[in-house]
Amino acid sequence: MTIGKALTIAGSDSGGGAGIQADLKTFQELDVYGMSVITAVTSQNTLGVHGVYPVPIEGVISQLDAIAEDLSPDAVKTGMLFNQEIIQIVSNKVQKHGWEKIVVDPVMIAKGGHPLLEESAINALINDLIPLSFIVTPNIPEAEAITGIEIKSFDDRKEAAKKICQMGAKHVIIKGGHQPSGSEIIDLLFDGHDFYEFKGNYVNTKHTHGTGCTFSAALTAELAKGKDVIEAVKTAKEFIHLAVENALGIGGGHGPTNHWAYKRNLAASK
Ligand SMILES: Nc1ncnc2c1ncn2[C@@H]1O[C@H](COP(=O)(O)OP(=O)(O)O)[C@@H](O)[C@H]1O
Ligand SMILES: Cc1ncc(COP(=O)(O)OP(=O)(O)O)c(N)n1
Repeated sequence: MTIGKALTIAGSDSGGGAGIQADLKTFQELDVYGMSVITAVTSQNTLGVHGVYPVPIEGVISQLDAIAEDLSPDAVKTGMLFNQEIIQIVSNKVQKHGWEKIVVDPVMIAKGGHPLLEESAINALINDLIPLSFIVTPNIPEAEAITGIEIKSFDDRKEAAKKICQMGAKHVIIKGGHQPSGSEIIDLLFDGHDFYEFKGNYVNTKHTHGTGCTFSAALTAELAKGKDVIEAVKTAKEFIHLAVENALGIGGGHGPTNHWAYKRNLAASK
């Protein structure tokens, strides 16, 4: 049996709803073998981020090299990279090891407002990492920070998507969670030529901690299995929709999504 292998390069969320933990849970549920390079440890729960502790750069390099030596990933996602030095090392290693299918989730700020990327690192993200990406998955504030375009309308989103592809990304999907369109959330994919809309009902809940991580991890898992980008986005959208709709109600703040829901739903429909 051949099994897809997916690597996440991201921060640890002690609360288990976002970051490395969300990614590995998602990989497991989508039947790919999950691996991780931890860039920073966060003390975090559903109420917010209490502390950020970056891993020393030698530790990041050593994890990347250990994976490369023995376990070539079929797809790689980046999440919280925290600073310019880590972004540059990750970009160098991605090139050196010839890793393709790079999903860049440009994590910048946690839901509660805590920064997860130093402001001085945004240029490194744009100049070093985005040009290597197969797909970039910003939410609306991240797309604004990357492009300098204020996004108020769908046309603004399209303009921002074009600009991110001009930076070298093969695809970009600007997620719509921060700007529901009536009763729907539309995620907008651009492949450099055409736009595609992925629609889902807006779920009225405060339990959305880790939605971005979970969505991009699902996308990475599907790419690791060899799915094309449209199929991969479709599955990722379905996965996150069910995870939000069936949220666990854990914790006193923004609770985690339900990483079991997609597979349980699939099993129930058979
Ligand atoms: N309340 C919600 N109901 C349904 N889907 C949601 C909801 N919030 C976010 N999503 C989905 O979760 C994913 C992440 O969305 P978004 O909130 O835009 O990004 P982030 O979590 O990175 O801030 C997207 O696919 C979006 O459609
Ligand atoms: C360690 C870590 N990485 C990323 C995030 C941000 O996750 P995201 O999926 O964008 O969700 P919210 O912050 O909006 O819940 C994080 N919080 N921690």
